[in-house]
Amino acid sequence: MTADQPSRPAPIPLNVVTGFLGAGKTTLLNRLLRDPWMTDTIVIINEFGEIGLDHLFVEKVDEDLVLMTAGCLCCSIRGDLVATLEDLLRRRDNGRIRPFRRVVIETTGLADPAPILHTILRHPYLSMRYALDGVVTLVDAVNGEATLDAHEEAMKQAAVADCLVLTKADLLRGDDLRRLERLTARLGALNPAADVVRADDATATAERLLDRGLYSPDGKIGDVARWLRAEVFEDAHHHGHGHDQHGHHDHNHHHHDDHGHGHHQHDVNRHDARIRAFCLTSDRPIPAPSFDLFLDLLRSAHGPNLLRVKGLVAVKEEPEHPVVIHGVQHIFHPPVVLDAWPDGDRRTRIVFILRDLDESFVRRLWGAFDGTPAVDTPDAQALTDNPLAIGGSR
Ligand SMILES: Nc1nc2c(ncn2[C@@H]2O[C@H](COP(=O)(O)OP(=O)(O)OP(=O)(O)O)[C@@H](O)[C@H]2O)c(=O)[nH]1
Repeated sequence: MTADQPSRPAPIPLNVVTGFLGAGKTTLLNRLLRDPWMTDTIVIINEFGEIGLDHLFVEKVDEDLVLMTAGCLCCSIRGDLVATLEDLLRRRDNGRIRPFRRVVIETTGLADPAPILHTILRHPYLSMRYALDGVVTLVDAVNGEATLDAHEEAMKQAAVADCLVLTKADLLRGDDLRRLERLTARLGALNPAADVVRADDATATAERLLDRGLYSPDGKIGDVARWLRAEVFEDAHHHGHGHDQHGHHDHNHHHHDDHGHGHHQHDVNRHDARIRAFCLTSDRPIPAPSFDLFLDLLRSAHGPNLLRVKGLVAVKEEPEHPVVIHGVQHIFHPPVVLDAWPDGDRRTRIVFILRDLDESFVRRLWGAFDGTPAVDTPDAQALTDNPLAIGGSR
């Protein structure tokens, strides 16, 4: 029997490296590839332009490099990305290539990273064999601000990142260095949970950029707390502990726009103003079916606006085993159940990066599902707006 059911191989960590045209992706990867930590890492490079022949798009450049040369990874050859990732697994399983320990996909500069992430998260087989470990987004310190202003794709690239790498900061001198400060502040407001590092910083190692803590190469769940970085939101709120756990009365939600996240500390443009990042925290374990409904409703009604969602959820049925959730828009990785909580903090923490969607909406929706009685609060009206709150507060 066991021969028919071999134990499932550990998932292989996978990173997506993105960044606008000319941000320095190839330069950075070339440097990272010299790091011994990158041994047995396969890099899939998507080069824009050449039209590949059907099954001939994979070109082995050397042992560890796979070059995809058929158009833009984000749209036209998504099927080919699947084929490439499958082909790599086949060769690995057959022993035709060394058992690589990590895969890095470099996207073209114009790509919206979401469809690429979807391809990996959604595919029934690939999502079992590969585990999305982190998205690295490069932002050019010289042109970064202008690029963010002009291109929504660039904004999305920054918003989905687990790690933001500032390139070309070495070109800035004197007063221009203030640009770097502005850009850093802006990225911090857009995506507070991301680790921000200069490409020329000695600490910008392959390990820091790529091993974001969710999966280690041996297939174990890594440092989930580091992956989530939920604590940065607590600091940002200055509300101290317990600011929204109790009863979700959310007495302060009217004030979020006034002093949350530092959105008003600098000139925001329209793209920035549309994006909100926050962490939903709850110390009350949620019943699993309620959590499923909460996520389903969010995904089906607001999928395109969930730029990134990642979290650690305390489920009522199994409070000792937190569930890791991880999604990009409406597509979520199959949930992973941990053996134990990563540390003493057993609260549900979900980091949301939303576009055109109110933080208060998500909080009220959560409140409607986590069993917290929320009638006779100012949110009662909001609950009646929720189609699932049957007869809610009347
Ligand atoms: N001074 C400086 N130049 C850099 C840095 N990173 C990249 N460059 C230069 O910027 C240019 C573009 O870098 P690439 O690595 O080709 O950028 P890319 O993101 O791969 O570009 P595309 O694939 O066209 O999107 C090259 O001339 C690099 O030498 C950096 O940190 N400092």
